[in-house]
Amino acid sequence: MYKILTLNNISPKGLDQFGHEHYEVASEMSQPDAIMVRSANMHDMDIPGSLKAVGRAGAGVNNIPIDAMSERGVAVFNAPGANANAVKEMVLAGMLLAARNIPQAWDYARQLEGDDASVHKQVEAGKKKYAGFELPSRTLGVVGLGAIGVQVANAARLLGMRVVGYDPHMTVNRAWQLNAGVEQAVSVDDLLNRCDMVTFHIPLNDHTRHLINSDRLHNMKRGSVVLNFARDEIVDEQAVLAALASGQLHAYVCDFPSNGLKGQDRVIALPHLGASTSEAEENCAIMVGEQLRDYLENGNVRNSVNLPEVILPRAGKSRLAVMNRNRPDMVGQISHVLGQSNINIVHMVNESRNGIAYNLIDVEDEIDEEAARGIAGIDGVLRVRVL
Ligand SMILES: NC(=O)c1ccc[n+]([C@@H]2O[C@H](COP(=O)([O-])OP(=O)(O)OC[C@H]3O[C@@H](n4cnc5c(N)ncnc54)[C@H](O)[C@@H]3O)[C@@H](O)[C@H]2O)c1
Ligand SMILES: O=C(O)CC[C@@H](O)C(=O)O
Repeated sequence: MYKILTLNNISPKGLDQFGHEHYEVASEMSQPDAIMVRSANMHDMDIPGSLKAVGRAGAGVNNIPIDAMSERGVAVFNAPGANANAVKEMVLAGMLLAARNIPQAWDYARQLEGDDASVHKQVEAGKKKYAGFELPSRTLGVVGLGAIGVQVANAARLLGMRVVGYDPHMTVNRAWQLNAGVEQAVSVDDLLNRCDMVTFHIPLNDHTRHLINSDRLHNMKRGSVVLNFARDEIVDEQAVLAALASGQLHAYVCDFPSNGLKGQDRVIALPHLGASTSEAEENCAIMVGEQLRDYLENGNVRNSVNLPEVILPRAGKSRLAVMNRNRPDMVGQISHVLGQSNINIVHMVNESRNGIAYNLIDVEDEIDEEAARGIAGIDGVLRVRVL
């Protein structure tokens, strides 16, 4: 029986695949084998010794202590691309809200008083304050051309915008998906110089924290729009507020409300709604649920953020899944222990990523406890599972 702890609301469509015969799923339990999480902060959480895997039903993993998980032999998975369309739609909405001053205009219209004749008069008198601009007359900068960034860039091209993109680590697959009309910037500064609206689709980490700061805001065209549906700390909030006050920025559209942003006229702050559609929630939960099941039951690794991709069809009577530090002679020591227990290897694979190696070893016989204990005792081995 595997135990799955859920830390946030996870779509039932994703949880349904954990059949009652082999799985217990609950929002409170001790000794879980796996955790399913959305945005809950796991940095201060005690990591139970029983934990083997964490599934992030979404894209960003900055709420999970990845290095600490690796040290404890815990695999971390996410759901790349599963909520990308939902975020793209929200970015398009944000661009239109800002370009046409819709929130302010809507507020104005809602507050009109008097009879209809008077309301109509106020409408015609007041509307000039809310005149906006059209998207095809502007250039959109897209920082980060991953699952979301590519979709946003392509959609903006279809809306007639000029689009400039920047991503120093863009994958070949994403490059294949990108509209050929998207122009390439050589740096964030190059991109900011060239655009009227900029949108960020990058992970939050030590390289991207406060990527938008006061110097960069000054280098943008006057009256620009910043959209941030990535993470709050990508943007230096104080710098944005100052740029709004000076007129350097026309609007800041984001998914991360705060006290500083509250009540600001040209800030549109949504309550982290980018991925909140039934479709995206289902996609994420189903994708990460499938990955967790395959990892718990077969040791296969798909879409992990701390382990290499390892998928091996099962052969032999049982399987060993070993996670270890990526050092010389680890495979030699593991096969030596198996040899001592007279266990014959049928098939095996060893892959590594960022200092961590992962092995799937299919063997002819059952693996006895002594052999498993022997492998767990090798210096550098982080986790051994017999499957
Ligand atoms: N608001 C929401 O609800 C919501 C939903 C999904 C994702 N997100 C956020 O958006 C981020 C991106 O999601 P995704 O699915 O597109 O991820 P992704 O991994 O597919 O794409 C991220 C891209 O950013 C690029 N990148 C990394 N550092 C960069 C840098 N310094 N400059 C330029 N490019 C850089 C990477 O090469 C990658 O191509 C997530 O990490 C998450 O924080 C927010
Ligand atoms: O789960 C959510 O609603 C937000 C997810 C989003 O921030 C992500 O990084 O995928």
